[in-house]
Amino acid sequence: MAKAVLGIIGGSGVYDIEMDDARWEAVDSPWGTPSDELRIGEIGGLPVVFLPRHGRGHALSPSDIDYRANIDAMKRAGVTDLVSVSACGSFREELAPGTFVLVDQFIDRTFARPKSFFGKGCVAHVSMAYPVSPGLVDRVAAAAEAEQIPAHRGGTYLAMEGPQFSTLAESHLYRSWNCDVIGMTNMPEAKLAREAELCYATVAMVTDYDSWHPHHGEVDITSIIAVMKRNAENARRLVSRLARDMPHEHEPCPAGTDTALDYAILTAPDARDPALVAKLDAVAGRVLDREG
Ligand SMILES: CSC[C@H]1O[C@H](OP(=O)(O)O)[C@H](O)[C@@H]1O
Ligand SMILES: Nc1ncnc2[nH]cnc12
Repeated sequence: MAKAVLGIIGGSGVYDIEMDDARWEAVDSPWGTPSDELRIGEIGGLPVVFLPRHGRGHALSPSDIDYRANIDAMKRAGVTDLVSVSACGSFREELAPGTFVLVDQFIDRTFARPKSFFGKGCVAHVSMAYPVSPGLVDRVAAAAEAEQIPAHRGGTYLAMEGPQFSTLAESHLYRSWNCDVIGMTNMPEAKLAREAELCYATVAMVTDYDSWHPHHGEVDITSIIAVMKRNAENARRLVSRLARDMPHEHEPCPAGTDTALDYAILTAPDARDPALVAKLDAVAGRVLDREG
Protein backbone atom coordinates (compact mmCIF):
# COMPACT_ATOMS: atom_id res chain seq x y z
CA MET A 1 0.00 0.00 0.00
CA ALA A 2 1.45 3.43 -1.00
CA LYS A 3 1.91 6.21 1.51
CA ALA A 4 -0.55 9.06 1.05
CA VAL A 5 0.80 12.45 0.07
CA LEU A 6 -1.80 15.20 -0.06
CA GLY A 7 -1.43 17.82 -2.78
CA ILE A 8 -3.27 21.11 -2.63
CA ILE A 9 -3.54 23.51 -5.57
CA GLY A 10 -4.59 26.86 -4.18
CA GLY A 11 -6.57 29.16 -6.46
CA SER A 12 -7.37 32.85 -6.30
CA GLY A 13 -6.88 34.13 -2.74
CA VAL A 14 -5.10 30.99 -1.51
CA TYR A 15 -1.36 31.53 -1.95
CA ASP A 16 -0.05 29.65 1.08
CA ILE A 17 -1.28 27.28 3.77
CA GLU A 18 -0.06 26.55 7.27
CA MET A 19 2.16 23.49 7.59
CA ASP A 20 4.84 22.17 9.92
CA ASP A 21 8.48 22.08 8.80
CA ALA A 22 7.54 23.81 5.55
CA ARG A 23 9.96 24.90 2.85
CA TRP A 24 9.60 26.27 -0.68
CA GLU A 25 11.29 23.97 -3.16
CA ALA A 26 11.77 24.40 -6.92
CA VAL A 27 10.77 21.31 -8.88
CA ASP A 28 11.85 21.09 -12.52
CA SER A 29 9.44 19.64 -15.03
CA PRO A 30 10.13 18.62 -18.63
CA TRP A 31 6.71 20.08 -19.46
CA GLY A 32 7.54 23.67 -18.62
CA THR A 33 7.58 25.96 -15.61
CA PRO A 34 5.23 25.24 -12.70
CA SER A 35 3.28 28.24 -11.38
CA ASP A 36 5.67 28.57 -8.43
CA GLU A 37 7.95 26.57 -6.19
CA LEU A 38 6.22 23.84 -4.24
CA ARG A 39 5.56 24.41 -0.57
CA ILE A 40 6.44 21.09 1.04
CA GLY A 41 5.71 20.24 4.65
CA GLU A 42 3.51 18.21 7.00
CA ILE A 43 0.17 18.54 8.72
CA GLY A 44 -0.52 16.13 11.58
CA GLY A 45 2.32 13.93 10.33
CA LEU A 46 0.87 13.68 6.81
CA PRO A 47 3.15 14.91 3.99
CA VAL A 48 1.50 17.85 2.20
CA VAL A 49 2.57 19.61 -1.00
CA PHE A 50 1.03 22.98 -1.82
CA LEU A 51 1.17 24.95 -5.08
CA PRO A 52 -0.38 28.39 -5.64
CA ARG A 53 -2.01 28.00 -9.06
CA HIS A 54 -1.50 31.61 -10.14
CA GLY A 55 1.85 31.91 -8.35
CA ARG A 56 2.58 33.95 -5.23
CA GLY A 57 1.54 37.47 -6.16
CA HIS A 58 -0.98 36.13 -8.70
CA ALA A 59 1.11 36.82 -11.80
CA LEU A 60 -0.43 34.12 -14.01
CA SER A 61 -3.82 34.40 -15.73
CA PRO A 62 -5.84 31.19 -16.22
CA SER A 63 -4.63 30.87 -19.84
CA ASP A 64 -0.97 31.40 -18.86
CA ILE A 65 -0.82 28.67 -16.23
CA ASP A 66 1.23 25.67 -17.32
CA TYR A 67 -1.19 23.02 -16.11
CA ARG A 68 0.99 20.16 -17.38
CA ALA A 69 4.05 21.42 -15.52
CA ASN A 70 1.96 21.85 -12.35
CA ILE A 71 0.52 18.33 -12.41
CA ASP A 72 3.85 16.79 -13.42
CA ALA A 73 5.59 18.62 -10.54
CA MET A 74 2.98 17.32 -8.09
CA LYS A 75 3.50 13.79 -9.37
CA ARG A 76 7.30 14.15 -9.08
CA ALA A 77 6.83 15.35 -5.49
CA GLY A 78 5.07 12.07 -4.70
CA VAL A 79 1.51 13.39 -4.44
CA THR A 80 -1.17 10.67 -4.49
CA ASP A 81 -4.29 12.72 -3.72
CA LEU A 82 -4.82 16.20 -5.14
CA VAL A 83 -7.38 18.73 -3.95
CA SER A 84 -8.04 21.80 -6.05
CA VAL A 85 -9.29 24.85 -4.17
CA SER A 86 -10.90 27.32 -6.57
CA ALA A 87 -13.02 30.45 -6.66
CA CYS A 88 -16.15 30.18 -8.80
CA GLY A 89 -19.39 31.85 -9.82
CA SER A 90 -22.74 30.20 -9.06
CA PHE A 91 -25.62 29.38 -11.41
CA ARG A 92 -27.98 28.36 -8.64
CA GLU A 93 -29.84 30.51 -6.16
CA GLU A 94 -29.19 28.03 -3.32
CA LEU A 95 -25.43 27.95 -3.97
CA ALA A 96 -24.90 31.35 -2.41
CA PRO A 97 -21.55 33.14 -2.07
CA GLY A 98 -19.58 31.45 0.72
CA THR A 99 -20.82 27.95 -0.19
CA PHE A 100 -18.18 25.31 -0.98
CA VAL A 101 -19.35 23.10 -3.86
CA LEU A 102 -17.75 19.65 -4.03
CA VAL A 103 -17.87 19.35 -7.79
CA ASP A 104 -18.33 15.94 -9.43
CA GLN A 105 -18.62 16.84 -13.13
CA PHE A 106 -17.01 19.29 -15.56
CA ILE A 107 -17.79 20.79 -18.93
CA ASP A 108 -14.64 21.96 -20.67
CA ARG A 109 -15.09 25.10 -22.78
CA THR A 110 -11.44 26.15 -22.64
CA PHE A 111 -9.65 26.32 -25.98
CA ALA A 112 -6.23 27.90 -25.59
CA ARG A 113 -4.34 25.41 -23.41
CA PRO A 114 -2.53 22.12 -23.99
CA LYS A 115 -4.82 19.43 -22.59
CA SER A 116 -2.85 16.21 -22.54
CA PHE A 117 0.56 14.80 -21.66
CA PHE A 118 0.11 12.38 -24.54
CA GLY A 119 0.10 12.98 -28.31
CA LYS A 120 2.13 12.27 -31.42
CA GLY A 121 4.44 9.38 -30.65
CA CYS A 122 2.59 8.18 -27.56
CA VAL A 123 -1.20 8.27 -27.82
CA ALA A 124 -3.38 7.53 -24.80
CA HIS A 125 -7.06 7.81 -23.98
CA VAL A 126 -8.10 7.81 -20.32
CA SER A 127 -11.67 7.69 -19.04
CA MET A 128 -13.11 10.97 -17.77
CA ALA A 129 -16.70 9.83 -17.17
CA TYR A 130 -16.17 10.16 -13.42
CA PRO A 131 -13.53 12.87 -13.13
CA VAL A 132 -13.28 13.13 -9.34
CA SER A 133 -12.33 10.48 -6.81
CA PRO A 134 -15.36 9.76 -4.62
CA GLY A 135 -13.30 8.59 -1.64
CA LEU A 136 -11.31 11.82 -1.61
CA VAL A 137 -14.53 13.85 -1.97
CA ASP A 138 -15.93 11.94 1.05
CA ARG A 139 -12.91 13.07 3.03
CA VAL A 140 -13.31 16.69 1.93
CA ALA A 141 -17.04 16.59 2.78
CA ALA A 142 -16.29 15.21 6.25
CA ALA A 143 -13.68 17.94 6.83
CA ALA A 144 -16.16 20.66 5.77
CA GLU A 145 -18.78 19.25 8.12
CA ALA A 146 -16.32 19.04 11.01
CA GLU A 147 -15.34 22.69 10.44
CA GLN A 148 -19.00 23.76 9.96
CA ILE A 149 -18.29 25.18 6.54
CA PRO A 150 -21.39 25.24 4.29
CA ALA A 151 -20.70 22.62 1.61
CA HIS A 152 -22.80 21.14 -1.15
CA ARG A 153 -21.98 17.67 -2.45
CA GLY A 154 -22.10 17.36 -6.26
CA GLY A 155 -22.25 19.87 -9.05
CA THR A 156 -21.13 20.57 -12.60
CA TYR A 157 -18.29 23.06 -13.10
CA LEU A 158 -18.17 24.90 -16.41
CA ALA A 159 -14.57 25.74 -17.28
CA MET A 160 -14.34 28.84 -19.49
CA GLU A 161 -11.21 30.30 -21.09
CA GLY A 162 -11.49 33.80 -19.59
CA PRO A 163 -9.94 36.02 -18.44
CA GLN A 164 -13.08 38.11 -19.04
CA PHE A 165 -16.22 36.95 -17.24
CA SER A 166 -19.16 35.54 -19.26
CA THR A 167 -21.61 37.61 -21.25
CA LEU A 168 -25.18 37.54 -20.02
CA ALA A 169 -26.13 35.25 -22.93
CA GLU A 170 -23.36 32.81 -22.00
CA SER A 171 -24.43 32.89 -18.36
CA HIS A 172 -28.01 31.96 -19.39
CA LEU A 173 -26.71 29.30 -21.78
CA TYR A 174 -24.65 27.55 -19.09
CA ARG A 175 -27.62 27.64 -16.74
CA SER A 176 -29.75 26.00 -19.44
CA TRP A 177 -27.10 23.26 -19.58
CA ASN A 178 -27.68 22.63 -15.85
CA CYS A 179 -24.22 23.78 -14.89
CA ASP A 180 -23.92 24.68 -11.23
CA VAL A 181 -20.73 26.72 -11.03
CA ILE A 182 -18.25 28.42 -13.36
CA GLY A 183 -14.52 29.02 -13.20
CA MET A 184 -11.50 29.33 -15.47
CA THR A 185 -8.98 26.81 -14.18
CA ASN A 186 -10.22 23.33 -13.36
CA MET A 187 -9.81 22.21 -16.94
CA PRO A 188 -7.49 20.86 -18.16
CA GLU A 189 -6.23 20.40 -14.59
CA ALA A 190 -8.71 17.56 -13.86
CA LYS A 191 -7.93 15.79 -17.16
CA LEU A 192 -4.19 15.98 -16.56
CA ALA A 193 -4.57 14.72 -12.99
CA ARG A 194 -6.39 11.67 -14.33
CA GLU A 195 -3.67 11.07 -16.93
CA ALA A 196 -1.11 11.27 -14.14
CA GLU A 197 -3.18 8.82 -12.05
CA LEU A 198 -3.65 11.37 -9.28
CA CYS A 199 -6.89 11.18 -7.31
CA TYR A 200 -8.55 14.58 -7.79
CA ALA A 201 -11.26 16.55 -6.01
CA THR A 202 -12.36 20.14 -6.38
CA VAL A 203 -13.57 22.53 -3.74
CA ALA A 204 -15.32 25.26 -5.72
CA MET A 205 -15.81 28.24 -3.40
CA VAL A 206 -18.65 30.44 -4.56
CA THR A 207 -17.79 34.14 -4.73
CA ASP A 208 -20.65 35.49 -6.90
CA TYR A 209 -23.73 34.71 -8.98
CA ASP A 210 -21.98 35.29 -12.29
CA SER A 211 -24.27 37.55 -14.36
CA TRP A 212 -27.60 35.77 -14.62
CA HIS A 213 -29.13 36.69 -11.26
CA PRO A 214 -31.88 39.33 -11.55
CA HIS A 215 -31.16 40.86 -8.11
CA HIS A 216 -27.38 40.62 -7.98
CA GLY A 217 -26.46 42.37 -11.20
CA GLU A 218 -23.36 41.51 -13.14
CA VAL A 219 -20.31 39.89 -11.60
CA ASP A 220 -17.63 42.40 -10.65
CA ILE A 221 -14.17 41.81 -9.28
CA THR A 222 -14.49 44.16 -6.27
CA SER A 223 -17.28 42.18 -4.64
CA ILE A 224 -15.56 38.91 -5.61
CA ILE A 225 -12.39 39.91 -3.75
CA ALA A 226 -14.28 40.58 -0.49
CA VAL A 227 -15.98 37.16 -0.55
CA MET A 228 -12.77 35.49 -1.76
CA LYS A 229 -10.91 36.62 1.37
CA ARG A 230 -13.56 35.09 3.65
CA ASN A 231 -13.61 31.90 1.58
CA ALA A 232 -9.81 31.67 1.73
CA GLU A 233 -9.90 31.61 5.54
CA ASN A 234 -12.41 28.74 5.45
CA ALA A 235 -10.32 26.98 2.80
CA ARG A 236 -7.28 27.03 5.07
CA ARG A 237 -9.31 25.53 7.95
CA LEU A 238 -10.76 22.91 5.59
CA VAL A 239 -7.35 21.85 4.28
CA SER A 240 -5.87 21.64 7.74
CA ARG A 241 -8.73 19.44 8.98
CA LEU A 242 -8.63 17.30 5.84
CA ALA A 243 -4.93 16.60 6.30
CA ARG A 244 -5.24 15.90 10.03
CA ASP A 245 -8.06 13.38 9.47
CA MET A 246 -6.70 11.71 6.35
CA PRO A 247 -5.32 8.15 6.59
CA HIS A 248 -1.57 7.93 6.03
CA GLU A 249 -2.00 5.08 3.55
CA HIS A 250 -3.34 6.04 0.11
CA GLU A 251 -6.88 4.71 -0.33
CA PRO A 252 -7.43 3.05 -3.75
CA CYS A 253 -9.78 5.11 -5.92
CA PRO A 254 -13.18 3.51 -6.70
CA ALA A 255 -13.20 5.49 -9.98
CA GLY A 256 -10.05 3.62 -11.09
CA THR A 257 -7.73 6.63 -11.04
CA ASP A 258 -4.78 4.64 -9.69
CA THR A 259 -4.86 2.37 -12.74
CA ALA A 260 -6.13 4.87 -15.35
CA LEU A 261 -3.18 4.18 -17.66
CA ASP A 262 -3.32 0.38 -17.49
CA TYR A 263 -4.85 0.00 -20.97
CA ALA A 264 -4.89 3.63 -22.09
CA ILE A 265 -1.74 3.80 -24.23
CA LEU A 266 -2.46 2.71 -27.82
CA THR A 267 0.87 3.41 -29.46
CA ALA A 268 2.90 0.24 -29.94
CA PRO A 269 6.26 0.27 -28.08
CA ASP A 270 8.28 0.36 -31.31
CA ALA A 271 6.19 3.26 -32.70
CA ARG A 272 6.74 5.50 -29.69
CA ASP A 273 8.71 8.72 -29.80
CA PRO A 274 11.60 8.23 -27.33
CA ALA A 275 11.71 11.96 -26.53
CA LEU A 276 8.05 12.00 -25.52
CA VAL A 277 8.41 8.75 -23.58
CA ALA A 278 11.30 10.32 -21.65
CA LYS A 279 9.11 13.33 -20.73
CA LEU A 280 6.44 10.93 -19.47
CA ASP A 281 8.77 9.41 -16.85
CA ALA A 282 6.86 10.76 -13.86
CA VAL A 283 3.33 10.79 -15.27
CA ALA A 284 3.37 7.36 -16.91
CA GLY A 285 6.51 5.69 -15.57
CA ARG A 286 4.39 3.12 -13.75
CA VAL A 287 3.17 1.61 -17.04
CA LEU A 288 5.96 2.58 -19.44
CA ASP A 289 8.71 1.08 -17.23
CA ARG A 290 6.70 -2.15 -16.98
CA GLU A 291 6.55 -2.43 -20.79
CA GLY A 292 9.96 -1.17 -21.50
C1 LIG B 1 -11.18 35.66 -8.67
S1 LIG B 1 -11.81 36.06 -10.18
C2 LIG B 1 -11.58 34.80 -11.38
C3 LIG B 1 -10.48 33.80 -11.18
O1 LIG B 1 -10.70 33.09 -9.96
C4 LIG B 1 -10.74 31.72 -10.24
O2 LIG B 1 -9.41 31.22 -10.13
P1 LIG B 1 -9.07 29.86 -9.38
O3 LIG B 1 -9.89 28.81 -10.04
O4 LIG B 1 -7.61 29.64 -9.57
O5 LIG B 1 -9.47 30.09 -7.93
C5 LIG B 1 -11.27 31.65 -11.65
O6 LIG B 1 -11.09 30.39 -12.24
C6 LIG B 1 -10.53 32.77 -12.30
O7 LIG B 1 -9.22 32.38 -12.66
N1 LIG C 1 -18.36 34.30 -12.30
C1 LIG C 1 -17.18 33.73 -12.50
N2 LIG C 1 -16.83 33.28 -13.72
C2 LIG C 1 -15.63 32.70 -13.93
N3 LIG C 1 -14.71 32.53 -12.98
C3 LIG C 1 -15.02 32.95 -11.75
N4 LIG C 1 -14.31 32.91 -10.60
C4 LIG C 1 -15.05 33.47 -9.65
N5 LIG C 1 -16.24 33.88 -10.14
C5 LIG C 1 -16.25 33.55 -11.46
